Amino acid sequence: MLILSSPSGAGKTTLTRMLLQRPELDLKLSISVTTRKRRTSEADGIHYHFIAEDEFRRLRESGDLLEHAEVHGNFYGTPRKWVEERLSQGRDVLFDIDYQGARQVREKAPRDVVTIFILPPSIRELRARLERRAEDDSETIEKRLAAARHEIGRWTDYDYVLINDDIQQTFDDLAAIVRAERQRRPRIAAGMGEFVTTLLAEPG
Ligand SMILES: Nc1nc2c(ncn2[C@@H]2O[C@H](COP(=O)(O)OP(=O)(O)O)[C@@H](O)[C@H]2O)c(=O)[nH]1
Ligand SMILES: Nc1ncnc2c1ncn2[C@@H]1O[C@H](COP(=O)(O)OP(=O)(O)O)[C@@H](O)[C@H]1O
Repeated sequence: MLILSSPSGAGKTTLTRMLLQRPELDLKLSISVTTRKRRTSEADGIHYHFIAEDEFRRLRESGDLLEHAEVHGNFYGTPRKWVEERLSQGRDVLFDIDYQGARQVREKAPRDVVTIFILPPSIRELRARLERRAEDDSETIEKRLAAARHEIGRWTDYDYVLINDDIQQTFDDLAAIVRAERQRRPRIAAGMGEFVTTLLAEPG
């Protein structure tokens, strides 16, 4: 499980999209449920499953969510079943969730999680990105900027921290992390053990 978090506007949706566009990375995104209003650029079932609050409560209470949190006054959660099915096929899953969700997933599966925090190069640039994205009204932007200061403080919870100044550089670093994490010995021990046995059985 690869978790990407950042304050709103730092670039995690853009980076997520770039990761998903690389077939060799073979990542699939966990699509969250949310009670937030859909943005004009968003499609139901692709960016989120947009649901009503009573439906969210039902999912939460029936244990159908792997993790959930309230962020900026809206509810978000990760449908458990889809993630478990994909993991049981030995595949990796990408999550765009906040620090509260990252903590819950880490507590449930500490050895199976890699967490990455994306920082903006400055608060000024963060504001500029939120304004350029032009998806939120000014009150929402102010709310997100106020929350950003608190969210940024959680950077020490994460395995990796990237400053998203140049998008291509950040993406290259992110892809390098994915590749390196996949070569960690505990993750490849089974297949590699077999390879090493064959290697050592070779003559000369
Ligand atoms: N815990 C948790 N956080 C989520 C989930 N889905 C999205 N988020 C986080 O909620 C915050 C707001 O997301 P969103 O409304 O899409 O706004 P954006 O970050 O400005 O694109 C971000 O920090 C997301 O990472 C989820 O399923 N669980
Ligand atoms: N490195 C970058 N340089 C300039 N603009 C960026 C960069 N990364 C993202 N953006 C832009 O900033 C805005 C917010 O990015 P987005 O990916 O939606 O952030 P988040 O998902 O973290 O809220 C978008 O308009 C995006 O195109």
